Amino acid sequence: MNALRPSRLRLFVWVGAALFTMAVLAVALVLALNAREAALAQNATRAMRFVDGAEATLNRTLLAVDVMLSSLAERDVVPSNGTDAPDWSLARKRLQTAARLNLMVRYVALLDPDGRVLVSSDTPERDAQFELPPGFAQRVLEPPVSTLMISSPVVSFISAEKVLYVARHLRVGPPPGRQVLAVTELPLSQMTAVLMQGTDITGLQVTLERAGGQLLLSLPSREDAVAPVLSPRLDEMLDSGNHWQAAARLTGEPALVVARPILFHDLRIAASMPLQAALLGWRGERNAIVAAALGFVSMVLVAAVLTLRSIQRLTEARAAIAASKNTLDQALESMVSGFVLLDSRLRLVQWNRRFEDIFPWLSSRLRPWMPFREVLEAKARHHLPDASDAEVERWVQHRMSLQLQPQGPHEQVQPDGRVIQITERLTPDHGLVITYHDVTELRRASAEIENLAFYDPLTNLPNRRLLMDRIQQACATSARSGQFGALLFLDLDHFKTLNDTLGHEVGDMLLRQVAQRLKACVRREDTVARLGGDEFVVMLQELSHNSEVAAAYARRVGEKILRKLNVPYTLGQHAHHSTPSIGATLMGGDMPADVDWLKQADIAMYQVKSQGRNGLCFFDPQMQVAISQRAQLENDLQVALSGRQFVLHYQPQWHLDGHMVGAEALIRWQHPQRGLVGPGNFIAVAEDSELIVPLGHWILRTACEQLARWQDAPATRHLQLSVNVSARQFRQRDFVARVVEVLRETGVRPHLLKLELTESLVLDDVADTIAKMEMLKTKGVRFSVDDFGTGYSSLAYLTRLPLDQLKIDQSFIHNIGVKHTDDVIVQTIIGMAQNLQLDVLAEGVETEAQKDFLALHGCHFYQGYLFARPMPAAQLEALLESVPADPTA
Ligand SMILES: Nc1nc2c(ncn2[C@@H]2O[C@@H]3COP(=O)(O)O[C@H]4[C@@H](O)[C@H](n5cnc6c(=O)[nH]c(N)nc65)O[C@@H]4COP(=O)(O)O[C@H]3[C@H]2O)c(=O)[nH]1
Repeated sequence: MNALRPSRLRLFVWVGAALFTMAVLAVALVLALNAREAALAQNATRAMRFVDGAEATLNRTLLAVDVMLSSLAERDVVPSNGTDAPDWSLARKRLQTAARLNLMVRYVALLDPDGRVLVSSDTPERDAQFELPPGFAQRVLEPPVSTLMISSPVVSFISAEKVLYVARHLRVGPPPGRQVLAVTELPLSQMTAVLMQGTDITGLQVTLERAGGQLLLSLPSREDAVAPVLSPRLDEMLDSGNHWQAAARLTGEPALVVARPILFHDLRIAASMPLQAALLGWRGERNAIVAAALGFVSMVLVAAVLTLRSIQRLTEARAAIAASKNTLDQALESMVSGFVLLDSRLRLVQWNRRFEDIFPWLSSRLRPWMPFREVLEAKARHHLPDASDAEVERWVQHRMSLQLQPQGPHEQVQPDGRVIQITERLTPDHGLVITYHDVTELRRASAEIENLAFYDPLTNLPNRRLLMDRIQQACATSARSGQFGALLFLDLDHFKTLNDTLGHEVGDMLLRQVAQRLKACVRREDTVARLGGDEFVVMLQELSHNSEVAAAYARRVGEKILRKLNVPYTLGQHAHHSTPSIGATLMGGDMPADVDWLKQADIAMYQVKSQGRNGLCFFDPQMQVAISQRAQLENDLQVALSGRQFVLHYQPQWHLDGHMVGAEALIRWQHPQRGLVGPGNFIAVAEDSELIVPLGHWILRTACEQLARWQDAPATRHLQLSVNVSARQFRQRDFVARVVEVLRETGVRPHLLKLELTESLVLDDVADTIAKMEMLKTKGVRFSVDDFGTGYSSLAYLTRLPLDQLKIDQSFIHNIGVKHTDDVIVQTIIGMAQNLQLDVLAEGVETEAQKDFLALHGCHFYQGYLFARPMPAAQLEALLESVPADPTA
């Protein structure tokens, strides 16, 4: 835009205002000067008119006086009295008559050449006092031709006022030809009145002067001298025109001066109009012009200031617009989305760099005001390189129609695979804003997230969440179609052992291969999912409307899976044989919708496990009842623990010589309805759940409290107390700390406490077991292995454990004398204990024969119904009184 810069604009305004001001002032000056000239000219004219009038009046007046004086000779003013002597009396009368005939004349006299009065219109007495100004008589007589002469102003001896004497010399007899001076007196006041002719021109100075500058008469009158001489002389100026500017004749100030010589010798009349007075009226006019000019100038200046302010505001507004445009441009440029603005005619108004980045092949073609249709055509050619013109046109038309009716964000896949999300929005002025957002990464990420959320990363099979979703969908479909489906729940037998022995990497290999084989066993529309660990689920859909047919089909698939998964695997360097346990259940069809199919399959799978693994089993509703009861039991145990419903009974342990060496603490549940419930009914359930941890802790604390009481009583102070420890309880990280804490709090001597661990517990994590046993051993706590002989006990680990006692499992004791192999096992265990220098205690001794066999082979400690059943502590204490005391106590 070629807009003037604000500074230039301001300069223009100032220069314009200055020029206009100067023009106004110039015009005002010209007008004022013209008015001044006009005022001067007008005043000059007035002065001239005045002078013309005054000249004529003066001429007339003096002419009348002159005529009157001249006529004195002709009228024989001095008659002879007959004797050739002048009749002065008659002459006086005649002079009085002449004086009366002229208004200006107050006194007429005839004087001899020496200036003495011969006769006058006044009295002889006054005549005697009459005196002409010195030299005046000579001047009157001097010219050869009689001429009217005017004296300098003098004070009249008659009237005592200033007067002029006007005289002419005459020849009047008798004697004939006698030379006399006819003199008359003209009062200046009257002369002045005659001169002014009633005019009153403000400031006008009127002078009657001689050619030499002597002032005869002035208005206003000058009192400084009788006849001052004015300078310069008027004659010096008269040649240069009618009027001129010069010093006023009286005051000397600048003035318009008009002068005329009058008819009578040597006299000049002048009118001086001081410029001050002449320009009095003009000044008002000038002031008006100046005021008008200043008014104009002020208006111009105000207009200029207002214009400048507008320019300032405009500049600021432009700056603000430029700033916001700049900000907008920056915002547009920093947008992560491409941006295009179209006007109401769908022409390209603006676009940002990101738009070009997204469509680089477009950037060289883009130009402002380009019809957007051309952009679309270019895009069409890029998207459909082999398309005909008609196809391109169709594509463009489709896009145009989409754009004119924005429907919200939509996506466009680019030929290079990028996904661009396009959003159109109408602008208030019917234009269009289109944004282009590259969502390729977003889509990829969300696909990945979806994959992570719904697929197992190891096998890429659907995970539990997706499986649950598919089960739901399958049930809905099945409810409509009435067809049965089936769920197969799979678990790999002894997978944990593989993981522990060969490592997780090998375990993962197996899981991946199992996944492959499972997929190979089912149709495409069926689902194979991994729930986690070694658990897989196969969902078979739309098997049949008949449940038996569907079950047969599911069984066939299950057996196929069994066969396939039984084929040996190659896991890296290792050849491995794995077997699955498969639980199956029918789903959908006419069965209720709220069934937990997965749980049913899981229960069936456990049934397989309990039946020896590597098999297939269909869900049995009876089993579900058992499981529900078990869940209920778990709940009841929880209540029992918090409700203090558990008690400890103690079963004595004996020495061969018949004295009681200790006891084993055995838990009982004092059930509010069922009475005393043995641990066989609940301990396994507690061990399967976390409940065994708080329960075990309660047992340990209660047993130690009892032990503390016994150790303080002389009769029982020798008794050792065995306490069963469950695997989950022993594996607790703080197990050792808790035992130590209980010992400290109850004050029990540690060597009286014997913790019974099962063989399987010890074997599960030998290193951890040894570490924990060692720690407690240092405190004095003793250890016994319960149920010895049932597991895989070997000398190798037995030698590493800090043990004190082996307990021969009662199943072997029970078979003494019945099963020869068990006799041998019992003997072996006793021998092993002796070799390791461990005590050996036989559990479940019920008969004398059993006791004798044990005693014969070196087992000297017994526990069993032969001696006593488990009983409350008080009962045991009572029993103790009836048996031999410990000889070592
Ligand atoms: N038939 C027969 N049985 C005899 C004879 N002498 C003792 N018994 C029983 O044999 C079991 C010995 O305990 P166990 O092997 O540790 O086996 C225990 C033990 O594994 C568990 N248990 C009991 N109390 C506790 C406990 O406080 N904590 C833990 N973790 N387990 C316990 O429950 C199992 C069963 O305990 P009980 O029912 O009290 O059964 C006891 C005892 O009453 C006999 O001559 N004949």
